[in-house]
Amino acid sequence: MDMDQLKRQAAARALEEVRDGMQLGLGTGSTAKHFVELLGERVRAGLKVIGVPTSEATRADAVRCGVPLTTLDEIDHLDITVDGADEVDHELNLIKGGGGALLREKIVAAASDRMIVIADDSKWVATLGRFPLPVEVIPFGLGATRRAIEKAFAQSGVSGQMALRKAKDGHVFVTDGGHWILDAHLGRIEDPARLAVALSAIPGVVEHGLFIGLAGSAVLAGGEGIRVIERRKPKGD
Ligand SMILES: O=C(CO)[C@H](O)[C@H](O)COP(=O)(O)O
Repeated sequence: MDMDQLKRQAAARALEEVRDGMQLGLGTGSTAKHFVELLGERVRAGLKVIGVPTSEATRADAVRCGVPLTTLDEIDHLDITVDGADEVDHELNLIKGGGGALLREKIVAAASDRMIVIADDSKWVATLGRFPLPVEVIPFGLGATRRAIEKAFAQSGVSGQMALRKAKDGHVFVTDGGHWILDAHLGRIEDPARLAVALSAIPGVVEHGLFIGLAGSAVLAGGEGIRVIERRKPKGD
């Protein structure tokens, strides 16, 4: 089975958790796209749900698939968010933002009663950090922000190079919020919670791709089948 089929399987398993009347956060990326497509099939068959997309790309997919949409201004909470991840560790801490949607993804996940991560099992890691950590920054004052991030890395026991993300056309990648992304090649992040706190305190950092204590479960599809891993601690811990 190829990677794309595994992603679709994980999406299909998460869809089993969706009930009539639910308000859903819709993630971004190739795995989340499978979820939106499968959800669209159910909606066309009569399921009543409403979704909040985490990116303009997902908004377009949801519209194409017939999934009704709303915003976090119109509703006060989400029942479930289903989203992909770039890495998932054994405590269900995540690196996200490979697709550049980390800011809206984190806002939506935090507004949800439950976040379900869907992924092929290559994303399951013992230690976060092999995937470059995205740090979303304001373009103004980039040099100062960059130096502050380097200091935060040193204080958090990590080191590595940062690269300003470029789009396929060679221009600087601009997020849906109009910001830039520094991808930090750290290799290993031994204490992701500590690093998350340090990065969040830096003026100029809008958000970072460490999702600590947000995911409630992970659905991982691999050659041996599907594994569902539940977080032991309550949300936010
Ligand atoms: O965080 C994300 C986008 O910002 C994605 O969820 C993450 O990059 C995983 O993507 P894919 O499912 O394509 O592997």
